[in-house]
Amino acid sequence: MMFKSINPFSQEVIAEHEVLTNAQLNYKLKLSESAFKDWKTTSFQQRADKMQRLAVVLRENKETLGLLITHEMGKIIAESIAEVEKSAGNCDFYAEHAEEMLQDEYYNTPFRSMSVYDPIGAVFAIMPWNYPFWQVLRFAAPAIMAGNVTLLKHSSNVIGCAKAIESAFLEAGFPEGVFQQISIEIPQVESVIAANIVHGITLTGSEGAGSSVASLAGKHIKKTVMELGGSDAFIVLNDADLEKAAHVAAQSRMLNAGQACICAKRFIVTEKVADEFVSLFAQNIKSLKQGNPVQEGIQMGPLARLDLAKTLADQLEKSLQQGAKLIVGGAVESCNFQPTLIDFVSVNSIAFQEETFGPLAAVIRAKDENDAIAIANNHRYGLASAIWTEDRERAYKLARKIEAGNVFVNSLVRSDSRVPFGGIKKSGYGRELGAVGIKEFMNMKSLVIE
Ligand SMILES: O=CCCC(=O)O
Repeated sequence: MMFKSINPFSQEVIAEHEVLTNAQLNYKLKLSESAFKDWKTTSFQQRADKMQRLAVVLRENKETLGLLITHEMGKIIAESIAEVEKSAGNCDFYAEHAEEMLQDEYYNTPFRSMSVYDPIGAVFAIMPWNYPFWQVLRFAAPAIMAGNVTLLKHSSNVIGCAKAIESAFLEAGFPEGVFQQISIEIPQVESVIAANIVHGITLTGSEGAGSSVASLAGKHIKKTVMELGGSDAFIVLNDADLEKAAHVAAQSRMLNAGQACICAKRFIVTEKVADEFVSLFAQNIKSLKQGNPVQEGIQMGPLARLDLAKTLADQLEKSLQQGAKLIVGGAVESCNFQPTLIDFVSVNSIAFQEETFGPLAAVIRAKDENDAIAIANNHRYGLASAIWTEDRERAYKLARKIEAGNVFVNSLVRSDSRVPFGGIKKSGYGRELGAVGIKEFMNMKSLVIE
């Protein structure tokens, strides 16, 4: 059995990758076990030296690695290179800060009592194709700095990226087994979850995948962090800077060809400013240059797979049948989905109810700010949201009412190594990044000394 890497722009098969046999997988699990025995005893300084070297390796190879990302999943080359740079920055950040994040914490008791943070073993990550470097380094850099070892099951269309990341770890001097990519099929996932060395599972992916993996992890009593789907609200109030909001709205919906969990998907605009906002938003969307993602100047590439384009086209068609009005775009050819804007989307329509994973922006008109918040919260997902208003105090109060793991005011929603990231409701649980993220897969040991 082979996994195929298919260039989404040309539809050419660019590589084939063998799936591990069960015997090969067992060998890798054993390697994890032996690597952990040594790795957990290394000092923060020893780990940091290698992690900083990894950052250098990534930066030195950012053009080649960027091209690999673009060839495997279709992201425009500038975004691919930026992704490699962001991943390198994450390595530097945890190299510098892991030790202070994992300091002992003391309690006010008559005896000496504290929490200490011990590594737990292997963290098993199941990662998606949309940010094939960032999402991997986002979990791996903190986990490895904390003394854990890691196993990666990457999405089957980006195995080239998974292999390149593993090679970068080895080139940076990490011992074999500290970071391993395992090309496995879904039926093999349970044996990894069940393995004694595996004590934590982190998944970024769909709600369905999260539910299946969390069930298996529950069966084997293993902790999970789940970063699942989103249908982020982008709320525009009467006093917003409409020009800026419309510019960032287009960026937030169309970056990575609309294929990010934290892309804004539902644009909830108060009636008074809706016509003006839609007209500015439409201008921004129309100006985007779509084409071959390796060419300079192109601002949006294809979707990563044909089935994704088909699903999005169905969602668009049904939403139009349900009363939405097409303002811009709508054409689909192979994996190329034209940046599209629809208006007058109702809360019962597909574009509102389902996650739309591609360049389809849906505008929903709200009566006033309370209605806008109610519409934003009227959803199964709760990953992130943005609010646009010039009144920062009001924004703070409204942000506290939003049901989401992340809220940004007057800005693009983005992840950042320093700030915890994750969702609520069906968008998942647990946090990645920041001091909270690094502690998710640690044994927080209470230590009492009389
Ligand atoms: O797809 C979701 C992740 C995007 C990000 O972490 O910036």
